[in-house]
Amino acid sequence: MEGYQNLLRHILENGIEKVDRTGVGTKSIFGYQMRFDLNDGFPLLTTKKLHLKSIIYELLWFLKGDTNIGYLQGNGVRIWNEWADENCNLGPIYGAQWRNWNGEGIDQIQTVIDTLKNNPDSRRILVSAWNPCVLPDESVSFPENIKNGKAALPPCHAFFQFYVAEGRLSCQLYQRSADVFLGVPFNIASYALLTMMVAQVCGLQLGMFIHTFGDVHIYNNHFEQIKEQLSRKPKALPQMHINPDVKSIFNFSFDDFELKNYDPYPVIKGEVAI
Ligand SMILES: Nc1nc(=O)c2c([nH]1)NC[C@@H]1CN(c3ccc(C(=O)N[C@@H](CCC(=O)O)C(=O)O)cc3)CN21
Ligand SMILES: O=c1ccn([C@H]2C[C@H](O)[C@@H](COP(=O)(O)O)O2)c(=O)[nH]1
Repeated sequence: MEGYQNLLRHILENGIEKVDRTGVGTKSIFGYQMRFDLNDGFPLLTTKKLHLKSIIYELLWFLKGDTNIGYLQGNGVRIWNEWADENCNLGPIYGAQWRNWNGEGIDQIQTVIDTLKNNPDSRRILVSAWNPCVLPDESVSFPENIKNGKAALPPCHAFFQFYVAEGRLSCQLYQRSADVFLGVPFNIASYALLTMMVAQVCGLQLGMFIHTFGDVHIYNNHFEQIKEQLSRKPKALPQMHINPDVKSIFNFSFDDFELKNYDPYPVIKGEVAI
């Protein structure tokens, strides 16, 4: 994961101070790309211990089309708690747009799978979580937006595309806004895992995960944590084993994933900007 260390250094050296919605303030750059060859191991940060359980359950939750945090909480995952309303809802965020675009019954994930199987050379194999119809009104609270049928937050990982060449599946994500300390390590692992799952159910080999960013930032209360991480030398990547018997993208469960040889440095805590 030297690519991640390079991104941290790049923001520290070139970032511009910027105020932001949360009031915390950031050091930010605009436009960046990282590339991970999924044959080199599973791209899970080693310079701090990541809670893979949260990453896997969040991805399974998106794939279910679920936008209520009840499922996450039932599995001990707290990462979405701050944005949900009193009924545990988040409004039509990722899962809703992936599986039921704009509430119109359009299943973008099923379409991706069908196209990869039947027309892998297509240049139209993509999913958009960005739906202008449900963007929140920034002048009202999260619960107020949810009550009005809007999403609590606009999607950050907004748009992704699949590509097949020589039997290998690659995925490129456009992330419009990226919290480099808390969000990005989750996002890399989540899309790497999604690409592996899609490859398995479509009978494809693994290619690249390409992570393209818009506003990528370090929050002002994460600098100590970033410095600590930069003092640590990345270790060898772990390997992810997926139960080969699962043949539908919607049939994976938590026990189908096994991570081997993960030997990270200790956890580094940081506050999430709300
Ligand atoms: N400021 C901000 N950063 C984010 O990364 C983020 C948001 N907001 N809002 C929506 C989602 C929620 N996501 C989150 C939220 C919290 C953690 C977090 O606290 N991570 C800790 C603990 C993880 C755990 O207990 O599972 C970490 O150390 O990684 C990570 C991703 C990603 N997103
Ligand atoms: O998957 C995610 C979700 C969110 N983030 C970060 C990026 C920003 O720091 C905040 C969202 O705030 P906006 O004002 O809507 O940009 O959450 C992330 O990195 N990854």
